[in-house]
Amino acid sequence: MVKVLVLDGISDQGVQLLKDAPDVQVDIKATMPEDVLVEVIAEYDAVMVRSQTKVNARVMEAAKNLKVVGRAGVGVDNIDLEAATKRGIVVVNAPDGNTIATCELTFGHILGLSRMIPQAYKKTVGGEWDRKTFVGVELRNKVLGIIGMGRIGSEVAKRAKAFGMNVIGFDPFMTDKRAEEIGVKLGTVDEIVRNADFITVHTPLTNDTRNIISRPQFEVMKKGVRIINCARGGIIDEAALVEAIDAGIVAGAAFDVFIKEPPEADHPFLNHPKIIVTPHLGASTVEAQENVAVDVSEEILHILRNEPFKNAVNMPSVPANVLKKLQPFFNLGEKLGKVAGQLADNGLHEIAINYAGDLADVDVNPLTRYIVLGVLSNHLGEDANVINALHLAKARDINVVVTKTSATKSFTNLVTVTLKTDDKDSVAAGTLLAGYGERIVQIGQYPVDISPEGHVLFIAHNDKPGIIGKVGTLLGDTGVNIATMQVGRKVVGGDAIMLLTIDKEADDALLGALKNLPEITTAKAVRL
Ligand SMILES: NC(=O)c1ccc[n+]([C@@H]2O[C@H](COP(=O)([O-])OP(=O)(O)OC[C@H]3O[C@@H](n4cnc5c(N)ncnc54)[C@H](O)[C@@H]3O)[C@@H](O)[C@H]2O)c1
Ligand SMILES: O=C(O)CC[C@@H](O)C(=O)O
Repeated sequence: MVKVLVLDGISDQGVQLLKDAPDVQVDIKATMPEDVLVEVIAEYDAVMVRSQTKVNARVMEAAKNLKVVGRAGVGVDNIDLEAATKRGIVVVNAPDGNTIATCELTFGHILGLSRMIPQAYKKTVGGEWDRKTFVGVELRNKVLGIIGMGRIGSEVAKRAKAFGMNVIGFDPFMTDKRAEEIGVKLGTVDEIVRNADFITVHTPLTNDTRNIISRPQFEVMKKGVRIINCARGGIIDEAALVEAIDAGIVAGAAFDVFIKEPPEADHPFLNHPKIIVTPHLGASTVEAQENVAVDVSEEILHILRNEPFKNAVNMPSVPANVLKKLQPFFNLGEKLGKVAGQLADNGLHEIAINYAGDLADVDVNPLTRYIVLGVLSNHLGEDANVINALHLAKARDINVVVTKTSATKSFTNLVTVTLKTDDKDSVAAGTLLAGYGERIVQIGQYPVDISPEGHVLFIAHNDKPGIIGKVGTLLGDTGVNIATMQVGRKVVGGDAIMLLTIDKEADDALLGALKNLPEITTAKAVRL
């Protein structure tokens, strides 16, 4: 039975999937102070949060059994990704579920601003019938500037077109083709701030986007421009905005998000007649909350059940078709890493991986993680997993170098793992053979053909008559049955290897006895 903690008032219906799972115990709490969370988190395998709970390094440190943090929403600024990655905890989010909700709130704010609806409401319910103050502007033929043309920005653009607006968008990843499809003219931030009547931002808060609109941008804006932020506090400089409104440059602003949430009672936005505020409600619709909770619940179940998942934030996301192609290689990759790792000397400084044939045109990052995990797991055991494998390698100054070749000598696909150590290289190569499954086809410089399972005994020796018999006798005397045996050599009488699959693990006594044979230079039990 695995335990999942659900916090922050996440939709009950959304987590039904978890509640219905026979192998899951779900504990639902509205909120939890950090000290309490730190006390109880060790019991849980997964935790699901919205934006309120901070899953910080202190929480991660106490989370001895945590495998996954699910963020029921897009932004993961309340989760310490570095701490999660170091501890091998997967962080998943729900990137699509609240796109429409946030887009619609943005449009609500655009309309609220253009007609001063909240201000008019306030006066009317206060008993004043004021029809002079609230003369607004139409959206038709106005220029909307959108900074950040991802999911939400693109949806806002589509709706703006329906209102007859002209849209200029800026996003480093937006192609001309995509911009044309949604009827957006691409421009720079400078072009947007100089030409737009309304400016809305839909980027994450990063070093590049912090204060992307600040004093220098306000100074060159059209008089009467209106500003909207339903993305993250800090993308627009709050103090500079108030100055620009008071200087008569900006006609009004609508903010759903703040640098500090909730803002202090004396925050200048809260009593400003030209600023509309909402308390981070972008994702607050019944539909969005259900969507994100369902999406994250599915991902949590996949991860806890060791099934493929797609929305990991601290691991590259892989399209389903690529995952389908790669997944059959994961086990082989990990085994190749284990074999090469166990046959390597100390002083590992590079893991070189070559993908050949079918794998050459695929994004192989997830498979690389399995291989590196296989190498590291020999020494790090359960502390290593696919999430932290690359991080653990980097922290140990081990370079991971990936190359690709389209052709293979005789296989449709081939993965070759070469571990470079202070002494000599350790090489293991494998393939996935249609109809035969996983095969290891090279150890060191020798071609072999074994299925990577069970107990493997690796012996390096001098190619002398009688050595095979001696090994067979030793194993027989200690009650170890040989399932398969392969011998490889480059030249008669030179260095050679024996690779045996055996029915039980070779113990230290047997390995010692093998090493005592004068022809044998190495005898190692390889655990797969
Ligand atoms: N108010 C809310 O409740 C609420 C709800 C959902 C999302 N959000 C926030 O909205 C933002 C956008 O969400 P999304 O789902 O559209 O994300 P997204 O990842 O689909 O889009 C973000 C876009 O920003 C672009 N971008 C990054 N840096 C940029 C830069 N320097 N200049 C211009 N563009 C840049 C990216 O290329 C990307 O296309 C996120 O910060 C998210 O947290 C807020
Ligand atoms: O959970 C929320 O309400 C915030 C959602 C939003 O900011 C997000 O990034 O998805």
